[in-house]
Amino acid sequence: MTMGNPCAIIGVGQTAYKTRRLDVSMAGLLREAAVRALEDAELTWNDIDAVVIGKAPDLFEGVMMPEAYLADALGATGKPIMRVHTAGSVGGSTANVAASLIQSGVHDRVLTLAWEKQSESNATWALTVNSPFSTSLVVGAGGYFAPHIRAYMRRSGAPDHIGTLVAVKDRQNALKNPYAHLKIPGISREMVESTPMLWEPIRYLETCPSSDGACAMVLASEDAARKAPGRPAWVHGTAMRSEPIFFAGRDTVNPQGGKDCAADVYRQAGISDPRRELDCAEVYVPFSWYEPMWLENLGFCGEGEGWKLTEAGATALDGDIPWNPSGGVLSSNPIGASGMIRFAEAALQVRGRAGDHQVDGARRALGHAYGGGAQFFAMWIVGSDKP
Ligand SMILES: CC(=O)SCCNC(=O)CCNC(=O)[C@H](O)C(C)(C)COP(=O)(O)OP(=O)(O)OC[C@H]1O[C@@H](n2cnc3c(N)ncnc32)[C@H](O)[C@@H]1OP(=O)(O)O
Repeated sequence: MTMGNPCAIIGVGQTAYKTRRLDVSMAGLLREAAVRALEDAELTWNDIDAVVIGKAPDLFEGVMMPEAYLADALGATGKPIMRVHTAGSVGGSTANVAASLIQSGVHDRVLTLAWEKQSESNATWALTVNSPFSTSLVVGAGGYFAPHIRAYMRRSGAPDHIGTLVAVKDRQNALKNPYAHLKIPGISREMVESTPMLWEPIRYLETCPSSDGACAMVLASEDAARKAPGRPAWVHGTAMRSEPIFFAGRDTVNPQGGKDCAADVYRQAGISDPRRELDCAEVYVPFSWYEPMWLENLGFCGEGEGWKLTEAGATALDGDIPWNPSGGVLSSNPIGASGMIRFAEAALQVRGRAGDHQVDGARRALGHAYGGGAQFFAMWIVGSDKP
């Protein structure tokens, strides 16, 4: 894939992430994020050429095809609106599709938005029952991913406490993020280790919560970015890959789709050593053990070495390659929005707008999302300089 015209992120809007946003309807939740993104860009609905939205499967909320009635709430009446769908990675894929509308020269300003209002229903239940003609995921996403984590531990020889370290680090970061769902003062290894085992080896405090929330961005052409009030983030590369959930020889611990996606986005951004050349990363880690697993899949280290980076503190806010300074998916997981939050947080970092969880001097950052049975991948690299 080639990059096309330059694309900038000129506005970011997030809602607070919470267990239940009973104060707003689904439309109200979306509008909150969209209006904040427009305010950040000092624009109104009239300035937007098209809207690209995404959310995870409708069964997660029990609301079918919500896009059919949301055009009004999103200021999209009379404008093109499209929905993207790639399971949990959808927030990332949605941003990439929106970026492609700028890069191709079709539009100048695109509003992109992703959300989940899990309190409308119960996504863990939705991922537990057998749909007709499909294999059961056992008990929620945790039930599906736990055996892959066990396989990783066996293959890499990682000691048991690595997952605990990630859980503590990400929740400590979340204390610095005003939007984060889980705020656990005094979070410690002892606290994590004392919580019940949900899906062995995943403990209660090693899993993400179920959140309501939405995230929006305004993407702009070079011309439109020049007129924007603040410092933009520039897209240096976008990539997506998919693979079937089952095939002979599939490596569920270190999926080929993720490796290929990373290689593609690094090539576009001219990156050969991500640990050295990136300043921080927002990576989709819903269960703590996915940090060392994705460190390897994304080429930040060799196979079997990811847990050593985590253990050495390399991914901490003051480490050499901070991962999830915002607190990540472990601290807030409105599933459909979570990929876009990663992408938006990467953009905030290189705009110098990440507040208390800002990584000093961040100039290049990775946003990452995965979904389905670790079979859909979406990534972007953003930077403070125009590529
Ligand atoms: C690609 C992907 O995204 S894969 C991941 C998909 N998502 C998941 O698998 C979700 C996993 N999490 C869950 O299923 C649930 O949150 C569980 C099982 C951990 C907890 O279930 P419940 O106790 O029913 O949680 P419920 O949502 O009702 O929240 C109850 C309280 O516990 C808190 N809570 C929920 N999960 C967690 C957690 N993992 N750690 C700490 N606190 C939590 C909530 O914030 C809430 O507190 P509040 O009332 O002060 O807001």
